[in-house]
Amino acid sequence: MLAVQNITRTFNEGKAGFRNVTFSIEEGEVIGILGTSGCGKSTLLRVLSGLDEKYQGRFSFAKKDSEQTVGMMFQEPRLMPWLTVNENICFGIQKGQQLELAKELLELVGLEEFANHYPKDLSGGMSQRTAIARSLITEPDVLLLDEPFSALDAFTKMQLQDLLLSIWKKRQTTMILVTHDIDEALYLCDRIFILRGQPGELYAEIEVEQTKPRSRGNVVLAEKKAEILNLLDLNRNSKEALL
Ligand SMILES: Nc1ncnc2c1ncn2[C@@H]1O[C@H](COP(=O)(O)OP(=O)(O)OP(=O)(O)O)[C@@H](O)[C@H]1O
Repeated sequence: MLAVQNITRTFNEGKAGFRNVTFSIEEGEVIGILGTSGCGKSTLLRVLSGLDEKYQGRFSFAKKDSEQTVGMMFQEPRLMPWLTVNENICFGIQKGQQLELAKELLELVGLEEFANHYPKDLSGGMSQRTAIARSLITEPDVLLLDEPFSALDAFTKMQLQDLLLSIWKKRQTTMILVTHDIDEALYLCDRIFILRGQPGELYAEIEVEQTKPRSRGNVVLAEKKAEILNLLDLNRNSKEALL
């Protein structure tokens, strides 16, 4: 559903961003993008979202651009404080439109009782639930998630990962998830792209074939985690690293 061909986005005379990235993804896939800080993960999502048009190369969706809808979610919920939860979710769509969907999404994210509350009344997790519902109100063909849970405590994070999984099960939404959290990527993703360098390049691709839901930290995932740590040069388990 998305083909990315040799795209490059660099700043400051080529010092950073990402370069020569090529991949394609199928409808319904959940793709993880992992890489150390500054390798261009967020820049890549911005390009794919259409927010940044100063790139070289090409990418195309299977649907025509005019028909394509892309949802985006960030690390912070970016809610409007003067709007209720329901109004935040419906912001950007016409009044009266998709009221049924808004109700369904409120239920999906478990916030029916908070529909008329304001963001100041919400916990961090509830705010991100609202942001998830808002990102789905346009029924996007692809949902781009930029470290959506990294500001949350460990337990809330796991609950929201499960929520994302249940959304994927119900709607088969194609997702691209940028994360620093290897366990999160292994728990949620079908394939994980590893970016390395500055500007970042696509260095490796890890396939996670286990059916979802997976049990966190199972042996297969633990082995894949070690492989990813090695690919990122972060595995300090070797003798040399201990010297
Ligand atoms: N608008 C911009 N102008 C100049 N440089 C930029 C711009 N946006 C990003 N960069 C640079 O591009 C590089 C990649 O940034 P980006 O935020 O995409 O990395 P990242 O992998 O998402 O990092 P992190 O994991 O820390 O969020 C960084 O060195 C950053 O300073």
